[in-house]
Amino acid sequence: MAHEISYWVGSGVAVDMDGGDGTVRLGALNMKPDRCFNLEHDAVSVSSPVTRQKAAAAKELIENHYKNYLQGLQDRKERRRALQRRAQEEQVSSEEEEQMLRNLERKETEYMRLQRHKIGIDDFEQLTVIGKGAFGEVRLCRAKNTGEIFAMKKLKKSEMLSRGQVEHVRSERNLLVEVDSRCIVKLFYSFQDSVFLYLIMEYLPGGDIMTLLMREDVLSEDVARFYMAESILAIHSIHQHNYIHRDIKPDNLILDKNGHLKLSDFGLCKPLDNKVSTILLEDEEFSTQESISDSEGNSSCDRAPWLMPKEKLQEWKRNRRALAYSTVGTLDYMAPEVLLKKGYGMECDWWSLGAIMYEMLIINWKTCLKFPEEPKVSDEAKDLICRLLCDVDTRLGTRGVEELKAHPWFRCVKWDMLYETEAAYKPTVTGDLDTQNFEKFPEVEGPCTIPRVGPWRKMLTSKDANFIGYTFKKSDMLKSVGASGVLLLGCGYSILVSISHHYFMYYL
Ligand SMILES: Nc1ncnc2c1ncn2[C@@H]1O[C@H](COP(=O)(O)OP(=O)(O)OP(=O)(O)O)[C@@H](O)[C@H]1O
Repeated sequence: MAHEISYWVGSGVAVDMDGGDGTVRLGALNMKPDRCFNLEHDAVSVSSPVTRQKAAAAKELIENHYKNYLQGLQDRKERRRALQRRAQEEQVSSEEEEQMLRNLERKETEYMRLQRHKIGIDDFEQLTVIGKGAFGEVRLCRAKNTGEIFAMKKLKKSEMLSRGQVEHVRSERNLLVEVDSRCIVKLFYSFQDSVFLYLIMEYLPGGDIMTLLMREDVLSEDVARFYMAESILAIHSIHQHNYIHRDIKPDNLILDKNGHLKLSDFGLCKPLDNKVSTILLEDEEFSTQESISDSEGNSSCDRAPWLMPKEKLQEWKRNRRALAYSTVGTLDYMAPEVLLKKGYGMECDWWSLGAIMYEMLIINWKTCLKFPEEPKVSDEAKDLICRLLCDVDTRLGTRGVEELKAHPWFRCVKWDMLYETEAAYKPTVTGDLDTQNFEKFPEVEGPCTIPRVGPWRKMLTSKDANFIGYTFKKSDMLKSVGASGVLLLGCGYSILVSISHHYFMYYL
């Protein structure tokens, strides 16, 4: 087969870009240093935009490969040293120490073998649908080998391609890999077959804030304050990594079993260049999120909830779940500067939070953004809503998250301890497979699976050039092994290397 381009990079790695199916392969070569050349530079000078894109993906792949490889070596050494330290502390004999080190080596080798296992859809049993979005669905799923429960987000590649969403897919995957925060939904794996892209995430059984608002109508100020505060920490954690979320809405705020909030759905998030703090909206951005028209031809832009008459508002509430997974999505929480295609920055996420706070406390009584007699809302809460739903220049948060944290409405919030304190609302969760906090979604097609054997299999499991570099496997738990001291000396000096099941589906 003709190869479109091949690169050799340092450290004896070859990148082979195949013009036929677009795959990028890496291979170790025995090479002389003088044959190496700069991947990025040469890609730019010799190739088409498609090849440049592939070269960038290949570069990322190589860099990640080596970063992980070196980190793995270092972690391995650290675990060996930790074991030796423990052996000395316990004053075991040198034969016993030798035996322990041999056991550790054996487990390390086994671990590396499992690490190399390529995760795919066949490793999971697909269960109840718990959510739908514009481009796919979210399902509960069970890892076949460990029985662990995850949430699987499945996106149809053809839809992503035809609606120009490839960049958004990449952003979501990159952010989830990059930002490791307790306020952000955890990603364990991402992979693809020829039909779908998959994200395997932690399952948050407490349901999303949209469902909570649909059930409760309004929240007490204490509960609203708690979730506003956790949302601020969550949004700030992605801003710190120079990402803007741009799609903060109640359906993207999900609760864990203890009622703590995590931010999800990063399909519209945008990395901000360090040097640029403002994005000028290009025409094609949000092209799939054109405003939706109602029966009277009013679009969702000019019918945002706080501008609707009361009856319309009730209808909006009833239809909002369907709107959430329609192809146009909802623009109700988007800041005006984003909708008006002016330049915008991170502060657009704070506007969305203002809209959510307003909804949490008031919306079912509202006809416009005035504060009614009932329900009673403190002056400080009203002040905060007004300071979020306002022009960029005067919006709280425009000059940093501390402005928000310092607002008097949050006076009693202990910011540093928030995720350690008991949540203001605790969802009822009866077990790992409990989905009572999600709406019921009818099974339309049933989980799509790939035949185990036969000519289709290869085709259906192949990757394609548009989604190069999508695969991810969370394996940083070994770092935590050294760091948190879970490398233990068990009874009789046998070695127990315990890996938190929260991080990886395979155990040593
Ligand atoms: N990790 C999770 N645990 C539990 N529920 C989840 C999880 N991820 C998503 N959900 C549920 O699935 C719904 C849809 O998820 P998500 O918003 O990520 O999908 P999407 O296809 O990107 O949607 P959108 O059209 O809003 O962009 C969420 O509102 C939530 O109810």
